[in-house]
Amino acid sequence: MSDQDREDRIYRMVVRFYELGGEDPELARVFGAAITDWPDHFRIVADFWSNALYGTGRYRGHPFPVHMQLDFSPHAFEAWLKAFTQAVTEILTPMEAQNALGRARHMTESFRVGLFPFTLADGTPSRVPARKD
Ligand code: HEM
Repeated sequence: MSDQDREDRIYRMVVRFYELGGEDPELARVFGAAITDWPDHFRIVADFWSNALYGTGRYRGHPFPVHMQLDFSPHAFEAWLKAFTQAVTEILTPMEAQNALGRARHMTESFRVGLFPFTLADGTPSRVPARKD
């Protein structure tokens, strides 16, 4: 399997992920509001996964601050992971899919803790502390 096949597969996985993610209304809203140049965005995210899976050095950005600017609810994490799980299972090799999912779960968890550091009385994650009154 050539490096080019591998990179093409990762790119196709990213495009498929956005196709599936776009079926969720909240993800569609967040993606639509923030992403203006789709091919450019696909390239950036494919480079991220190329680096995450194969250490290619293609991505040198910082995803965390990018996500801090976005407005979405905890539901978005579930929808994101569901679409991602389907995309990697359909398109990547089983080993790549397993590695990518491990990384994605870890990052989703860091985003969740960073973005929703509080928990309300009913257990809902929240960006702000519960009211005391
Ligand atoms: C609720 C979950 C998520 C939502 C709604 C979301 C949404 C977005 C959006 C809208 C952008 C484009 C931001 C912009 O260009 O202004 C973006 C960028 C990106 N996302 Fe996510 N994302 C989520 C989770 C994740 C996770 C779990 C990962 C990785 C495991 C990830 C990886 C990336 C990367 C690498 C970029 C490009 C960052 C850059 O420009 O350097 N995202 N995301």
